[in-house]
Amino acid sequence: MGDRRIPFLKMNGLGNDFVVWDARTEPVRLSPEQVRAIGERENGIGFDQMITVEPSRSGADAFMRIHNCDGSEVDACGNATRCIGRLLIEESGLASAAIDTNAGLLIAMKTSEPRRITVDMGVPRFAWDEIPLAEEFHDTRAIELQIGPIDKPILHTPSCVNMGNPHAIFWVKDIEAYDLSRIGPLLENHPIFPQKANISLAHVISDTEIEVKVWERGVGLTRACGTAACAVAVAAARDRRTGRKVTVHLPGGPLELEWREDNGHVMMTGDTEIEYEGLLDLDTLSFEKTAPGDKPMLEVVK
Ligand SMILES: N[C@@H](CCC[C@H](N)C(=O)O)C(=O)O
Repeated sequence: MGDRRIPFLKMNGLGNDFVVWDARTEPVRLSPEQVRAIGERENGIGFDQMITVEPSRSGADAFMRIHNCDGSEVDACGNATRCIGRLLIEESGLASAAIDTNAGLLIAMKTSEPRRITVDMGVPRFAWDEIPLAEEFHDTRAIELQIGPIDKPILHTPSCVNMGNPHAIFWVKDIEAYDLSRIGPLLENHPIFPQKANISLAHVISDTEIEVKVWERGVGLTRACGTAACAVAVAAARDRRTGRKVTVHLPGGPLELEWREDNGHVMMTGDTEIEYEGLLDLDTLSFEKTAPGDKPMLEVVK
């Protein structure tokens, strides 16, 4: 029997963490059950998203496939785009990398700090059928949600944005006043969102600062969500709650966002981290850590 162990990288963007496979020369095929098992925090490697870097068919530097830890494949992940951008930039020695995704081509750019990457996340979409919503809404800045009495009146008119994936943003005075782990699943699975939605609670601190907590579709509460930060920044500027350049503060740290006036693209800048390198045994799904990442490994190798 051949060696059924495959190398992976464990990375994160502000604590939103990923297992990354390099499948550019050898394909990595895992069933949804295997993805869920590897994603388990107790017995598996543990991750929010699994990222498979594949050859690009469009001439980009690579194609990035994204799975949530519940096994579902999704089209966009902002924090992972920065992480994969960093890997491709370090590999090529160039100033930028073109990353193909199911949501379109995204460009990652190096900054003056090696771990900090800027990504052009493309243009946001606002039409009800592009978000998508189950019913026609002329204005998606405050859609009327039919929900139970408990979270009314505040949590019932989210602003909706598609950033390659669906987002609903609830403007609140205090993001800590809500139990997002309780209301997150109800809102994520609300029938108005036929493809479900990522749910953000957002509080505008000033013209340039927003505080956000995210319940991610297919994951749950995360330390950070890059596309949510983009969606919140765009929704805030669209409503003139802030200017077009803001810092979005997430539990895992800040992201710098700019919704450009000239081409409508959203630029996101933030940190990336390589946690460690490892090997996964495909038969048993056990793994070992083989090398440290950006920081020396604190844990003993399993
Ligand atoms: N963590 C991500 C978003 C990942 C996908 C999301 N859970 C979805 O289902 O759309 C990010 O940084 O954007």
